[in-house]
Amino acid sequence: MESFYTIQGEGFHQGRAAYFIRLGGCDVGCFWCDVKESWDASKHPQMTIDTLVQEASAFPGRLAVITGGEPLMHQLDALTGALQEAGFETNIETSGSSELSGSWDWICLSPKKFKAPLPGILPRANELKVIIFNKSDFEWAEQYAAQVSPSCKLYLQPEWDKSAQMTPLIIDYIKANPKWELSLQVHKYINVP
Ligand SMILES: C[S@@+](CC[C@H](N)C(=O)[O-])C[C@H]1O[C@@H](n2cnc3c(N)ncnc32)[C@H](O)[C@@H]1O
Ligand SMILES: Nc1nc2[nH]cc(C(=O)O)c2c(=O)[nH]1
Ligand code: SF4
Ligand SMILES: [Mg+2]
Repeated sequence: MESFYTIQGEGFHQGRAAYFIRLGGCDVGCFWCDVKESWDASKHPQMTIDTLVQEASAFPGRLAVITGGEPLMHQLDALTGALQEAGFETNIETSGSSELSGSWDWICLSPKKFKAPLPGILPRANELKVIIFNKSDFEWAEQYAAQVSPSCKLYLQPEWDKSAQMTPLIIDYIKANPKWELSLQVHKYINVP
């Protein structure tokens, strides 16, 4: 759909320069999704892996973040192999709802109620990032925290339009349950892509 060089705004790698590759297509349908224009893959141009890697290599950063849409709707072995071959760290942002493919340095799993993650990705996640839209999402987040590996980082991120209401609840929750950390969509505060 698009690619851009920016600062990773969320999660463990927040603050790092990163080249984002946003792949078209999503079959999950979160009603609060902040990139609904990504859902229909046919509305976006196809690009070759060579071109994507070449464009990414024009910038000095060597962190690539594959997102979407739901990137795992695509078979990602060739793209991630080519990126790693060119010296990139490969990170993914995914709901985990389609089969895992690709060679990853870091997997950020953000599970969704609308299409659950497949079980295979849970032990592979380096980071679990749960979006908090309402109070019941804390209990739901714990169900996933119980299924990831002991070393998996745990983040709670407010849904953007509910952040005024949810961020104070998230802060209280993290103070009481310090295994969790806060993830904010910093790029939206600093107005970068
Ligand atoms: C747009 S999604 C694309 C990748 C993948 N489909 C997924 O959901 O993980 C990228 C990240 O943004 C988060 N996100 C999407 N809409 C959001 C919103 N309105 N507020 C907060 N986070 C949001 C997702 O949970 C995910 O962690
Ligand atoms: N700066 C920036 N950081 C991000 N982290 C995850 C994003 C995504 O949409 O996957 C994202 C994004 O869209 N922009
Ligand atoms: S899974 Fe990701 S891209 Fe798909 S609707 Fe949900 S937030 Fe948007
Ligand atoms: Mg985003």
